[in-house]
Amino acid sequence: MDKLRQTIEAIRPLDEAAMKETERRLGRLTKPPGSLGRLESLAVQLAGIAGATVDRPPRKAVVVMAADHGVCEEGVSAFPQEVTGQMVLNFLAGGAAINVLARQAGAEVVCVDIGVKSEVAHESLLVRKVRAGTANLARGAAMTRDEAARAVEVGIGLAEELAARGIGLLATGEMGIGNTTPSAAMLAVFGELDPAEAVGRGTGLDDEGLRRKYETVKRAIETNRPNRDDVLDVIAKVGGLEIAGLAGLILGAAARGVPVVIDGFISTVAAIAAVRFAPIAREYLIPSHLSEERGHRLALRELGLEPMLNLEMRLGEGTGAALAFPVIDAACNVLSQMATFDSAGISEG
Ligand SMILES: Cc1cc2ncn([C@H]3O[C@H](COP(=O)(O)O)[C@@H](O)[C@H]3O)c2cc1C
Ligand SMILES: O=C(O)c1cccnc1
Repeated sequence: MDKLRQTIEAIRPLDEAAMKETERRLGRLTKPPGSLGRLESLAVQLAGIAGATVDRPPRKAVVVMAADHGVCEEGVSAFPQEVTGQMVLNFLAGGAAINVLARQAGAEVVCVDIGVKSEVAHESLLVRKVRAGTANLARGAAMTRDEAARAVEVGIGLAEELAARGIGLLATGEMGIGNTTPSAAMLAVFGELDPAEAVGRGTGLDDEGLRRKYETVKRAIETNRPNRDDVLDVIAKVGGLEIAGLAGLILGAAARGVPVVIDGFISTVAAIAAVRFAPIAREYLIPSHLSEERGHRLALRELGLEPMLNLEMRLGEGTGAALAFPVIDAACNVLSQMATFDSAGISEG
């Protein structure tokens, strides 16, 4: 708990002077003012986070946190629970969608077992298991408050390790069959929404499955009565281990001055939890894409973030975030590679 408190206290507002300097540099480049749109606001945000203009693409990593969910026994996913562990091996073998997209963007994939039910053994897997999957949140708390805090601290620790290794840009990824259910429950609680607005088809539930999932989320909230003003209470009662871990990753990154690209629905709910812990952490977030999962738009709205891409994806793993990496690299490269009005001898308006 001390680590969590210290991390929250270490998060600083963005550096105004660095942002002004980057705005000034952007204004000298051979283009009408503001014409590079979101690339310009990204460049300014990156400068505010780093405390200096960022004109070289940073080293990047996607952190895929994997965990299982006891709520799967309610029939809330189109896939069986054992797929979580099986997909972890697929990530480690380099065969999942996130491996392809991260490779293409020059990013590494860091795979973390924070709560997979089975034992997965692989030399490249980071095993930080807080417990072997959550309990069924429709019947009681998903985990204890202490386990929730430990899972958040696993994420903080990882962000610290990666920042120390020279990673300058992180992306959130997750794998956990059933995890759109706790995500929907957390969103409904934090956003004071009717669960129907937060529950979607996930991996592809049919209408009957969707109704069951809605009833499950409703029952989870009624049974557990989470206190929306107490973030750890919400995570412990209706959350998940990988969601908690990602909230911690965001806090740890913000405390170390590292920006974080947010993937789809589950990741955005983790970001809401992080921002409830530490409102300034929001300034360190870079939204990526709009997922097809019902609830993602509302989750982004809760954070006041506008996605960059809409590719009608609904996968998770960090795939949407990895696709935003080249856009972020572009924001850095224009600063170092474009000519200025002076250097190119171009008349200003
Ligand atoms: C093969 C496979 C690969 C995945 N990669 C991400 N997810 C995504 O689907 C799951 C969430 O959906 P639900 O709540 O409906 O289970 C998470 O594991 C998420 O990362 C996958 C799902 C499957 C089946
Ligand atoms: O948006 C996501 O992250 C998502 C949506 C559906 C299933 N898995 C993940």
